[in-house]
Amino acid sequence: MIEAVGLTKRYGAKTAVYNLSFQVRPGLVTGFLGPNGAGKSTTMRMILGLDQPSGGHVTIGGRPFKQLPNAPRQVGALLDAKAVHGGRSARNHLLSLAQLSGIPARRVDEVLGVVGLQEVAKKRSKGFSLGMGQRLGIAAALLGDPQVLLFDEPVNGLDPEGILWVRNLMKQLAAEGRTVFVSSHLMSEMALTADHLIVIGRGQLLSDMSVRDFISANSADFARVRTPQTEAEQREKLSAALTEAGGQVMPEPDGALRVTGLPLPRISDLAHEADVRLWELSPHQASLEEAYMRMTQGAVDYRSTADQKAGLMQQPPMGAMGPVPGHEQQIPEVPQQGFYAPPPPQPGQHPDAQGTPAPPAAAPGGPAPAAPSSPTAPPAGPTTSEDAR
Ligand SMILES: Nc1ncnc2c1ncn2[C@@H]1O[C@H](COP(=O)(O)OP(=O)(O)OP(=O)(O)O)[C@@H](O)[C@H]1O
Repeated sequence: MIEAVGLTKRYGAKTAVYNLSFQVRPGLVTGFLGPNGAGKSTTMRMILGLDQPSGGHVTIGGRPFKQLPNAPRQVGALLDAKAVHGGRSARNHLLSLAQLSGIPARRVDEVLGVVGLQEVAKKRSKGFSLGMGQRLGIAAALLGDPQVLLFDEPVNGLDPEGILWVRNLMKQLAAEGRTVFVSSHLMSEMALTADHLIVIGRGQLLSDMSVRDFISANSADFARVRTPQTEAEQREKLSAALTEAGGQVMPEPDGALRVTGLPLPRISDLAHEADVRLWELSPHQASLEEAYMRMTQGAVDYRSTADQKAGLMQQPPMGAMGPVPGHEQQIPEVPQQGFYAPPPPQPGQHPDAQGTPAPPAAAPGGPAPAAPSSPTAPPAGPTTSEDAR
């Protein structure tokens, strides 16, 4: 198990990770999500002892990475697929890693087969495509058959078949009882791959829950309601009536209203009672990607000016929420400008209940045992020190 407690990393005035606490349990694929610059790579580097936390700590099997006996043989990682000596062949690259950790050469050929690079094993890696480089990085992570695996954006550059392969590989590794922690900025991919999701934005925890809970909390139905565009007061009148009846009303960029918490016939009746004409009343379902974008909207560092025109920046709804309760501390260097739109209430659930981290499940502690029959691998991430970044 990987456990972070109050993990914080500052680079001068920049707070990359702030007071992050979470657990990554064995036997599951845990997706680590966040927009660009959210702090995913920094967190992974701290887990692997490549960056020193400014505060808090992170352990693997109860110990910091650097204090693990045979650490490189218990934990495998893909952090940066480009961190390879381009002049070496794929096989020689893996052989040199294997030799450093006392891993037999036959394991190199095994992992080359697992990642599908056996045909190009003798080719120099500098001629590799992005996808081939990713496969080589994954091979390096798997080299020692480690119990704990970290993958930073493993599907980068892979074609659809490669993405499916990675998805199945992650699931298989978790099914074997390993701890699999995989970062991505794609919710759609993680929803298919992961069992559990940890979402961060601007270095802070936004959500920590199972994929199932995330789906049931976020892919709820909503209604789109449109009143005549020329009559703004009709829209206001309807919005007030719907809110008073317990609905949550959010204006959409094109002038429609997104309504949750009220069934369509009730919306129709309320509009009739308020003497408001409707031009549209249609049922919709929010996608997970949308829910994720709403959740991380205020934590996006880089955004195209076209996003605003395309309606990708929504107005904050009433009752907007911040980070997960208990994690809402202010970071002086990184002001929180964002909001976190709550999904519509579920039957029998208080609307504020979502976004609350799932209670920690009972999970086995103790150091992750190395696989009995196979040697374990060193992390295959970048070896640069934090000073070099
Ligand atoms: N060595 C460094 N010095 C200064 N700032 C840094 C350093 N490393 C990371 N940062 C900053 O910390 C923040 C988090 O970066 P990090 O790479 O961890 O994010 P990320 O979630 O992995 O992003 P991406 O998805 O783009 O890879 C960013 O604002 C980044 O610019």
